Amino acid sequence: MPDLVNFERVALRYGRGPEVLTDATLDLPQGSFTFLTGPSGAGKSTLLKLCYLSLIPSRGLIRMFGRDSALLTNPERQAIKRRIGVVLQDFHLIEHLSVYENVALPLRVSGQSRSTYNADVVELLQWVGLGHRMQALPPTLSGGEKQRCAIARAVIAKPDLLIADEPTGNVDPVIGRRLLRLFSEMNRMGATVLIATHDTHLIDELDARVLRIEEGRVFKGKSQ
Ligand SMILES: Nc1ncnc2c1ncn2[C@@H]1O[C@H](COP(=O)(O)OP(=O)(O)OP(=O)(O)O)[C@@H](O)[C@H]1O
Repeated sequence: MPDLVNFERVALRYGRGPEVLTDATLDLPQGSFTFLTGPSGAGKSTLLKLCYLSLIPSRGLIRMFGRDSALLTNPERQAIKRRIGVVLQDFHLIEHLSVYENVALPLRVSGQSRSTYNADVVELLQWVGLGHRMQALPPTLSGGEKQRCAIARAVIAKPDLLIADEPTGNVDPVIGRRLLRLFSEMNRMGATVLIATHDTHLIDELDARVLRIEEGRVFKGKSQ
């Protein structure tokens, strides 16, 4: 399978700070499921941000969907971003929209009408255990409920690439396994999945690739 994401010797520094990534090489074959681990502060979130085109590398080459990311025009960049579902640590929910509206947003933005997506949104919200919170506003949700809402929003439009940063950090192990099943199901349907996590139990649940970041580089496996 061709790589959906490919990093060649990528470096990233924030402002004038030290290089967080110094020489990161990464490949995400189409249809793969990869966990990304590594110590706190190693650069996992930073690498994910590069993968969803929220940061530009200081050095090196990033290919996304077969294209050199540095050569993308703005519309091309936006088109690629629409193919990526992202779950962030701080959720980024829109506070004045209900849970239902937050999850439906990617479909609404892509021009679909409520009558075409309503059943899918309701089914997914029930599946992630938010069926009773559909009309709630994000500030009234618990951390775990916000996380499940963010995950539902990331997967509703069936993205080609699904990127999640500590997606089970705020939920109990039972819900965590359920969410992992959702990611597996997305992967089975063709999505390429990249999940950053500290949670070794989560990693042990699946027979998936494991990469780790250490000293600015990406290595195979959980530890040396
Ligand atoms: N916006 C920023 N500006 C400056 N430095 C940053 C910024 N974001 C992250 N860093 C620094 O980059 C390094 C890597 O951070 P990053 O969040 O990528 O690590 P991480 O592996 O995801 O950590 P954690 O597991 O704790 O979430 C840290 O030293 C952090 O302080």
